Amino acid sequence: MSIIQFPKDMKWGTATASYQIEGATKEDGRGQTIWDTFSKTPGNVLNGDNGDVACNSYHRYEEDVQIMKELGIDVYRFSVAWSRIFPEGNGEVNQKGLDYYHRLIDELLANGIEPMCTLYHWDLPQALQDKGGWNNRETIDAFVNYAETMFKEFSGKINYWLTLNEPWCISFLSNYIGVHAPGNQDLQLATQISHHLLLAHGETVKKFRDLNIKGEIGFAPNTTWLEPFSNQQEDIDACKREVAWYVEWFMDPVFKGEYPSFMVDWFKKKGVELVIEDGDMEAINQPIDFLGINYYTGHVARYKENEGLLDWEMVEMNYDRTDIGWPIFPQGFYNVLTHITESYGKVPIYITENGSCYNDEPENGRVKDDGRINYLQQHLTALSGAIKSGVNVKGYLTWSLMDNFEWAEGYSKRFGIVHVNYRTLERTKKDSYYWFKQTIENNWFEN
Ligand SMILES: N=NNCCOCCOc1ccc(-c2cn(C[C@@H]3NC[C@@H](O)[C@H]3O)nn2)cc1
Repeated sequence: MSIIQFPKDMKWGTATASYQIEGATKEDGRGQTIWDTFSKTPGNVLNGDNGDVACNSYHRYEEDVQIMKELGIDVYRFSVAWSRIFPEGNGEVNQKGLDYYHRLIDELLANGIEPMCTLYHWDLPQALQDKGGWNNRETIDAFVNYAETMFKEFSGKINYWLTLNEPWCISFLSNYIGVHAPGNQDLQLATQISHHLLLAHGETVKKFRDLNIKGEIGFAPNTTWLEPFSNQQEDIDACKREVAWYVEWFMDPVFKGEYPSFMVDWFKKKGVELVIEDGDMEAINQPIDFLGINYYTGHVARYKENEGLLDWEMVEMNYDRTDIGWPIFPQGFYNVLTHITESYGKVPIYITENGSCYNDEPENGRVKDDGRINYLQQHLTALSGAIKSGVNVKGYLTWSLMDNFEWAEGYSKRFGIVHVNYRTLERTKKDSYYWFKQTIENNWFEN
């Protein structure tokens, strides 16, 4: 057995997102979003699930904050529904929307929990989508206007800001692979959207600096890791392309002011012509205060000509998988974190999402989710190793506080350390909640 220790100033937390937990989609002036539209289009979401009720955290936030307080977390990451603040994406501010987030944030602060606010976690106002969405550069201006409103309203209450959650999902998963809203399948469109997202991020960071807002700002790319099956250069290059699709494609422009040339060339081979206007790369290349990193899974892969977009295939290693089918691959967590540090230096990192899907149900009031505890132990052990090797990790926020709407999987996939009964909305703390509580209290755990 070994004791896995963490730095004395390590911050611990949990993460959620507006469309996944709030519900109340037609209350207090909230405008419709692309996920309201997408989830109500038959065939898009398992079992026809949608976010109309979700966990009803819009009305149950006080109970949820008490659960967090008992957990002993330092920070709670949530996202703001842009369409509660600007129902049409811009124009007149909806005061009731601001009022809700004041209630939530005041409750957090009153209970000694630091709010970490994600400005965009996928719920684009439908009115903006009707005008082209992220493919329209005017959406960038609307986002900066929304962000400026939030900065001015909550400066002093919120000290940690994230512009975008998982730009790879917003651009490629949602507009090339097409399994998330708005559900396009067009590589040119998706790649151009990725550029506009980076511009929205950079212009928002610039606005944050120009307004001299107190606090820190970053963004939260999602990551993965592919380990080459052999030391053949074609296997190494194939794995490098997949990792770069999530990591370098978004981090090189922010940290280096340019796209990774090998990926630009690869996309060009696939017919993509990225439209970059004068000044775009300088606007994206704004210094950030911290990097949010989301990691769930990875695996072993090898080159396969003309396979998918990036010419690779997975090698089946019979790793254990979670209930969503993702391989459990903690070594990928270590590898992607050290890779990021080698590429971009010791930028402060918060793990803004890491967690697992296990669909255990309550029995006699208890949820025995050993799989999730095992996943947490493996990934926190990998994280501890990365910290010891020099990765500048400032905090770890598990995904998620509670079971919630898992996008195209609906409510069938449970990621929470707290179980939610979607009929009664009753919350039940799982065994993993108590394990995480003890780990936070100790700042170590026994492996
Ligand atoms: N790479 N090629 N894929 C080809 C085939 O893809 C099919 C599906 O792909 C994906 C990829 C990634 C995800 C995903 C989900 N979460 C979890 C959420 N994170 C933010 C928070 O809201 C959580 O709910 N993170 N990532 C889903 C589906």
